[in-house]
Amino acid sequence: SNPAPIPTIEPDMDHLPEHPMPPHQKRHALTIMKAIKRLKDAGPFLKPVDIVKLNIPFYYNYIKKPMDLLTMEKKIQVDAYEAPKQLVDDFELMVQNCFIFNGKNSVISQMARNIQASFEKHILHMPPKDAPAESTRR
Ligand SMILES: CN1C(=O)c2ccccc2Sc2cc(NC(=O)[C@@H]3CCCO3)ccc21
Repeated sequence: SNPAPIPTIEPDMDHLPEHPMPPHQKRHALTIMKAIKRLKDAGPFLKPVDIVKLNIPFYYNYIKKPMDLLTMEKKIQVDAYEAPKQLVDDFELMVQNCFIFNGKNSVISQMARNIQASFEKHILHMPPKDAPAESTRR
């Protein structure tokens, strides 16, 4: 009966991690997001779900932690992630939100699965945290 208010917007600039992802991982993470945003199925995920445009005032009654590709990119840029795992978890959150609200067999959920498959291929090439610097490698 009452539409839930929009959840707190991320990234939370007042609670950034003390030890964020190192620069070589941050750079790769940004490269991945740029590649995902170019995919044909990425369109609906490029920005936060717009409950006014989509006329879904009760969206936040079902989806307590909204997530999208722009929010993920902003979180990378402001060093809100401590490790690539947290980026993977946010991508999964975005996909699960879609499954919950639209149903796993919906067209939009197939699109979410498609871009997640591409994301998982890219994340395989993420360098390890303590990648040896060029100069010290044997
Ligand atoms: C992920 N997702 C949804 O999960 C969603 C939620 C409710 C109803 C439909 C959908 S499919 C969808 C469509 C858009 N489309 C748009 O934002 C634009 C603007 C309004 C119509 O197209 C954005 C997000 C989205």
